[in-house]
Amino acid sequence: TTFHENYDVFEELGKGSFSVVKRCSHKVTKAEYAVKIAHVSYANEKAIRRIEREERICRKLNHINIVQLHNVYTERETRYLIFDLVTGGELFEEICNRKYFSEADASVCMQQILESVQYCHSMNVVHRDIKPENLLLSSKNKDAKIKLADFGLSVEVSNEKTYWFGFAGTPGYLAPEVIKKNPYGKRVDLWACGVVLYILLAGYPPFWDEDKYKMYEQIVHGDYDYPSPEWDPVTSEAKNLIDSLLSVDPEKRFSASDALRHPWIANR
Ligand SMILES: CCCCCCCNC(=O)OC[C@@H]1O[C@H](OC)[C@H](O)[C@@H](O)[C@H]1O
Repeated sequence: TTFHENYDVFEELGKGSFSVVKRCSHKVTKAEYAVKIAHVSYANEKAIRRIEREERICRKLNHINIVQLHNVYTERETRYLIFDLVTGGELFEEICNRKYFSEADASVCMQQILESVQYCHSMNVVHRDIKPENLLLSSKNKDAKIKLADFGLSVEVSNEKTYWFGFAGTPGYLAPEVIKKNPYGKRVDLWACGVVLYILLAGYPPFWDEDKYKMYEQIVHGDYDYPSPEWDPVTSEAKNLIDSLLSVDPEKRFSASDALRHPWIANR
């Protein structure tokens, strides 16, 4: 059976570079989902490989802090990936609305992000695009769960081996080793978590310049600081965790497990 025989489709929720996400509901169960629709013209081998990789990776992931894939329909030139409907919006919007988080709220949020990253890495998956736009909230409530979404850029790695998987991610969140075109691995996700944690506590990013290449210079040199007065009230434990994630040398940088053991996360 085809996707449209089983589902009604409603408004667009988001747009990827090669896909669109729409709200849909199953005709019989009335259950609602978010369907990612990707058109692959047979000509475009790369697009087919990309969606097939995302599908393969999402199929093997099952975790409370990761958006759950429910079903897949493959039709001639279109793929339908059916995910949980997540109604709380993006963490990005939440930060904009709240300006920045208290340390207690940021810690609860970061713990869930690190749980999702630790799980992905245990399944030998590197997300490669962790940022507030891809961190969704399960509901509008204060105790909403964080859900990591969009594995469209993720890659499968073999354990701790590093490799050049290509230049992928979002400029302000790219790890130094990627910018330097060195082989990289799971630790690129922890660098991005460091950028997210800095933003949660300050409401602005650690690295920024309207000239992308000047920003890349800041990143490869680990050139960030904690400006006064906004960073003065922030505890040294919080800054210590940020420094352990924004460590230029991936070998020295915390793993997800290291970060989950850090007092600012574990002692809540
Ligand atoms: C994009 C590939 C993963 C699809 C995950 C669907 C998650 N479920 C889901 O309900 O996503 C909802 C919206 O969909 C887009 O994000 C995918 C909007 O940008 C977000 O604002 C988000 O609120």
